Amino acid sequence: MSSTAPPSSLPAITGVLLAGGQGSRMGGVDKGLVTLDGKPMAAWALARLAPQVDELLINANRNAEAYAALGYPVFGDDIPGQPGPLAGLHAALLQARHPLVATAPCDSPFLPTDLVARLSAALLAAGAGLAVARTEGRSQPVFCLCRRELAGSLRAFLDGGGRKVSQWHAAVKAVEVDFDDVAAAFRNINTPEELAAAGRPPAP
Ligand SMILES: Nc1nc2c(ncn2[C@@H]2O[C@H](COP(=O)(O)OP(=O)(O)OP(=O)(O)O)[C@@H](O)[C@H]2O)c(=O)[nH]1
Ligand SMILES: [Mg+2]
Repeated sequence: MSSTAPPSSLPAITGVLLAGGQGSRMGGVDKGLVTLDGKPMAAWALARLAPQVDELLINANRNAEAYAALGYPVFGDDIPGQPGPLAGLHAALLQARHPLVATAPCDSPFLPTDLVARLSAALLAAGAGLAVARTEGRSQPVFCLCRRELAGSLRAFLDGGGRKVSQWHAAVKAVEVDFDDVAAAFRNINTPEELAAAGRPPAP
């Protein structure tokens, strides 16, 4: 690291696509691999996230080879039983090469192209450990930017039986960042009906 870098300069960022869920509302299929307009949903989200980060990884708990074929390293949860997105975030904080970790879910093919820039500006301005997107007054908990050093806090929360993302965010005093101007970009595809209605995502 250069000694001339200003103290507020942005650390490098690892992006993680969270694809470790059960997809129960989609009939139990691996949602990131479901095809939308000819491409797996995960591929649409990865294409939008890739230009925003310095390293990109995929968190998946099945079909590792199919995910690896999308071009990025794949890792699974380190806590068994698919206890929810925080398990994916915890594994991500351990896997990441960089001090900041940005997450997005595999079922969000329209995700904002300035997601990470806006989360990181707010994180630095607030001196926070975690920044999370918010639309129309509601948190979008799996769209977040987290300092890797929170891995220990998250592990303790999970070991204590904590599962609710909003509860952990409150514990670490996450800063919320408004994305009301691009709220539709957070649309996520949880059911076959939503998939059928989704349409073609625009180029990033
Ligand atoms: N690593 C990991 N990610 C998860 C887990 N559960 C959910 N996710 C991810 O969290 C994000 C939001 O998940 P949801 O869409 O609410 O849940 P889902 O499990 O994918 O689908 P449903 O079973 O229909 O709720 C998605 O990116 C999921 O892949 C888990 O146990 N482990
Ligand atoms: Mg979802």
